[in-house]
Amino acid sequence: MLRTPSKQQRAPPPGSGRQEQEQQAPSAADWREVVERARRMGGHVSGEQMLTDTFSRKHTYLRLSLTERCNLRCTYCMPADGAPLTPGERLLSADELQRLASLFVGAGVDKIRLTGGEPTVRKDLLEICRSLSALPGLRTLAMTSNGVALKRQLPQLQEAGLNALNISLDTLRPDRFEALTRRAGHGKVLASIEEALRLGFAPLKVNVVVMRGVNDDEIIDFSELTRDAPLNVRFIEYMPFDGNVWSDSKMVTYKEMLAALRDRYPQGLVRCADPAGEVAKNFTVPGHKGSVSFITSMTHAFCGDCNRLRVLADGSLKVCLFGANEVSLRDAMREGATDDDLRLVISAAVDRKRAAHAGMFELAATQNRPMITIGG
Ligand SMILES: Nc1nc2c(ncn2[C@@H]2O[C@H](COP(=O)(O)OP(=O)(O)OP(=O)(O)O)[C@@H](O)[C@H]2O)c(=O)[nH]1
Ligand SMILES: C[S@@+](CC[C@H](N)C(=O)[O-])C[C@H]1O[C@@H](n2cnc3c(N)ncnc32)[C@H](O)[C@@H]1O
Ligand code: SF4
Ligand code: SF4
Repeated sequence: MLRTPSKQQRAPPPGSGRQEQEQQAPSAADWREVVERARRMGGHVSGEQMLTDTFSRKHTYLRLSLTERCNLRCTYCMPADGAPLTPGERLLSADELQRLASLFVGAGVDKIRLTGGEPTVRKDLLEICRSLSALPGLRTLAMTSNGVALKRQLPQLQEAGLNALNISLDTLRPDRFEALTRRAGHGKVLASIEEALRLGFAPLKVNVVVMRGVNDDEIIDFSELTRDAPLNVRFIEYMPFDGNVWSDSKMVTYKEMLAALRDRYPQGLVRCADPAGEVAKNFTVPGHKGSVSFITSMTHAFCGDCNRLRVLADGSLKVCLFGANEVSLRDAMREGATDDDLRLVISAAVDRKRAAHAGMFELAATQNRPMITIGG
């Protein structure tokens, strides 16, 4: 049983609603121009070429955002006055998602992560999982969820082919949860974590965004969860996105978090080897069943072996979490692009991917989207 510390003060009232309007992409290339230009240059790309950028990074991991909606309003993700919502008819349908996924997997993608917003609020999630997991060549169908509405759906999702799961939880204190997420639901998240463990999701990753003065006093409580449960608790450096009032002083660095754990565990932490494309620096505490990790996007970027691409809920292809360049695969599909055309469009976008993100201060000053419309 996962235990939580006792109640603290009550939370402020929930945040405000969101208006329905088209999300303005920071920079959206026109797909026809891209295809015409590529055709003038020869006009065909293989799957491997499509996924490989100019730094020889091969992108075999696709993050698919299923929705911009969420049943929580986390302060570090959702702007206080909401984020504009794309009208429903301009979001990718299940068929469009499947077409794109099939194209990416055909080219060599072997892992898809479903994200959002909150993927479990999408009504056709189960059917989406069933059809994605049937794609030949896809090895991992993963999902990142806040866990609020997950427990009941999880057995069926597993049957539908979901085989990797990350659950986000930033505090073990119910009152703090309400302040951080502007909603209730702490107990439901804990119940989903227990259910995921019962169903054998392994490693079950728990994402904790650490913020100074907010939850940085819970690092040890979270790491203690790994003593008896096969959890991988991942402490994440707070990242800047539009509307999330980021400041470097609120960000707790990898170095600080590691020092806190080293103080608590004088027997030492054991550093594990990182698989290619890993975003986390992984450690075990001797004697613990689980492990602890750090996602160090801000102080120790890991762009050198980046293997990720993103398709957002509105069909925009975003080649870097922090990159402004986007191209609408939805428009291309709806305006008659063939699979060959789509490959050219994707390949051109991947070729424009930069070597690394710009550094935390520049990122904080640059327009991006609110995180809720990207999906992590
Ligand atoms: N900078 C950066 N951060 C990322 C990237 N992918 C995921 N993250 C961040 O990592 C944190 C956890 O994200 P998850 O959705 O759990 O995905 P993941 O860490 O890629 O999960 P795994 O596939 O299990 O490695 C979030 O804060 C994400 O924004 C990336 O490509 N670049
Ligand atoms: C955007 S959420 C979408 C999936 C799902 N709703 C959830 O919360 O797990 C994906 C991940 O991004 C993380 N995230 C959101 N905003 C962040 C920020 N400003 N800095 C670091 N991580 C962030 C969340 O904690 C979560 O683990
Ligand atoms: S982090 Fe996830 S749960 Fe929280 S507001 Fe963003 S999308 Fe929703
Ligand atoms: S910041 Fe961009 S390039 Fe760096 S790891 Fe993340 S997605 Fe890849």
